[in-house]
Amino acid sequence: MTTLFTADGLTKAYPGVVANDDVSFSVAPGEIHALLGENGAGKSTLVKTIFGLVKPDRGAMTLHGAPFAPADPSAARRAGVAMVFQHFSLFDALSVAENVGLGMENPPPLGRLARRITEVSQEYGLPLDPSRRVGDLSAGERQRVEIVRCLLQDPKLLIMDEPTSVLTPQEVEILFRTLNQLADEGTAILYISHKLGEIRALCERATILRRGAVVATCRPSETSSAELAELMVGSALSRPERPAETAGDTILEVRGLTLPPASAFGTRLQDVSFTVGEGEILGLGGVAGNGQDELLAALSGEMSSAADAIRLEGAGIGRTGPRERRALGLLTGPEERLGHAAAPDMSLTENAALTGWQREELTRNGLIRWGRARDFAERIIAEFDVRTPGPDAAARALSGGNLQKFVIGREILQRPRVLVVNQPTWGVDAAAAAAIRQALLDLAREGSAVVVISQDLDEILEVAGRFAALNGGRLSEPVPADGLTMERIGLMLGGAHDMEAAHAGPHHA
Ligand SMILES: Nc1ncnc2c1ncn2[C@@H]1O[C@H](COP(=O)(O)OP(=O)(O)OP(=O)(O)O)[C@@H](O)[C@H]1O
Repeated sequence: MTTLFTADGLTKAYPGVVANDDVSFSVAPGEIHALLGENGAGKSTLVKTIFGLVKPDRGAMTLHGAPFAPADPSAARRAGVAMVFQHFSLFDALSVAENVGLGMENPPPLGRLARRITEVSQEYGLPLDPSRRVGDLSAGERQRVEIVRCLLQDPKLLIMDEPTSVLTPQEVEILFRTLNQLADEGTAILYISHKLGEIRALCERATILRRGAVVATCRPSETSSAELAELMVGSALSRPERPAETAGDTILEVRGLTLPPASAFGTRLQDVSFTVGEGEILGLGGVAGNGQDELLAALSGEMSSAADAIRLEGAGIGRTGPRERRALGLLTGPEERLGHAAAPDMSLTENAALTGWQREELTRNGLIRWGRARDFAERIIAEFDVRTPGPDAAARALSGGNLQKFVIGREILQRPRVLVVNQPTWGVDAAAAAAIRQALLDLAREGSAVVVISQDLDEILEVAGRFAALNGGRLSEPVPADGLTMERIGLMLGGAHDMEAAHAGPHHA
């Protein structure tokens, strides 16, 4: 087998943790190679090393048989390595072509660049109009901007970090066709994902990391999802149990909620109505950008509405502020963990106090009781298996999935009357996702009302008793989740979000 890239003994330590421990593996030209591992296993550190963002403490890499030690991403790009990140770095107010140009080493003049974008997007089946404003694009289209930007540099090794978490099933299909085409042409792809089904369908080989070290290499198509998960965690997985659910008295009632968009590129909520009862989990599905952020802001109190549009145990709270809503027992966990749910530079103790100070009685005379706050943070870390050296670690030092466990655990441990979460297991590995879903089920079993907003339909069907779909700021009538087929859900989501719909953008639906 010819080899395009090798890593030999890569080691990188951070305070209290060895993120990459003597990692060796190789990638052949045209190979789609998966990097698998639990949250914090070291996948991002490894690909950041390859992309010149992290300097290894020890070890070496080769590309095309020559030593490869990129000083920074631009050196990596010049050598033929490109990377599509989990979070996009695009400017909403600029056009597709302008955004692509900004990320290139030597961009051609705008007109020529626009023509190249059209050519490449046609060649690889990634429909994209170079003159559109990025702010008007769906998540899938934004990702295409990033991919086309990479392709214009003619990469030999393309790194993708959880590329499908923001995509509709149809968009995933398009992406996979593109990746297979690239592989056929000889481009190697390094693919990070927690979605084992996708990895089994797409990837030829997988390197599995556990606690920073390579524990196995396998052919995913010949390995079951259960076996893969077991290799990742070192033990068998348990599936959450959904008890037969009987909704008790209504706790949260939303009636005719209409709200303007949260931002220039947001979605107007139109006449949204639903109820959630004691002990019930309501699942709200839909592609991101269809009013999820606005609904969460309306429920958290960040946006105020007509007083009676939102009722908590009978009382109209539409005009009540966020702090008072928390005191009343309505807690929310937004989607964006770094920046919105957690302050990146603050420690976990400080982040625990940020939303927990009232209900966990973490203040006295207006001052934080740091001992108690630290205990609370430690309890979250222990009960939600957050992998971190301790509560003094800064939020930004945690791997994405571990921070997600922390911010969800922080709300669940406050015993909410109503918990509303958006994308609760985004970027979380299979074992941790199962644990978070189980914790949501347990919370409902103890009598809380829970609203789970998610793009992951499997997740919703696993936890929710009833299901409704958000589309263009409108919510469908909630129906029992039992017996719902994917086809039926597709129809509820406003018909297939096929290419046409994706192209028009969900904001204009
Ligand atoms: N800048 C940093 N400072 C301190 N520790 C870090 C830093 N970056 C990563 N780590 C630690 O290194 C370990 C590996 O993290 P990494 O982000 O590579 O994991 P991952 O496999 O990509 O996880 P996930 O699936 O959650 O994204 C984790 O324990 C993490 O907390």
